[in-house]
Amino acid sequence: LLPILRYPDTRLYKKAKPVREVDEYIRCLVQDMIETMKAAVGIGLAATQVDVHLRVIVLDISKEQNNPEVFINPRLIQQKGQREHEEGCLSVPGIYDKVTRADRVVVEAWDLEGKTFALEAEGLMATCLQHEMDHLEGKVFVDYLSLLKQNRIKAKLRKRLRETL
Ligand SMILES: O=C(O)C[C@@H](Cc1ccccc1)[C@H](O)SCc1ccccc1
Ligand SMILES: [Zn+2]
Repeated sequence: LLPILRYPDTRLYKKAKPVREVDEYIRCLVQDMIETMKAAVGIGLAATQVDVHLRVIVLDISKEQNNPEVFINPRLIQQKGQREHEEGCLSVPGIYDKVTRADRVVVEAWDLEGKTFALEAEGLMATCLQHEMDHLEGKVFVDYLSLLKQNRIKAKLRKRLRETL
């Protein structure tokens, strides 16, 4: 399993670089990310969160957690509508808040064979895709909340960290 960076770790704010070619390293990284996402009971994970600054996302919104999807070098082609959704983040454990994002998106990406595909998503899938693609841009969902909320979240996580030390 890969260690997941915790907010406000500055490495979460690094911009990910495109993948040149899908080689053994990328295939291995994807497997590790899928296992890490499952162990953390998340429905998505971006490489940035495991301190690998490459444009790779895995997600699995199936109930049985048995349908992982891989997006390499994802690009947002289209976005429509607006949708507010309660979001959480494996890098900000225990914090949930509402974020407004596009309701439908069309994303183009490479699969594990390096083949380009386009996917139209809506609802939770669209929310998750946008949340993960933000991670690759060095954005965390708490950045959309008010400064007051951000400070409260930092204080809460610092306090929790002190308690565990
Ligand atoms: O940390 C991550 O990027 C994974 C998130 C992805 C996600 C965020 C917001 C909305 C949907 C998915 C985790 O899966 S956090 C756990 C979770 C699952 C469903 C809804 C909210 C939070
Ligand atoms: Zn996240």
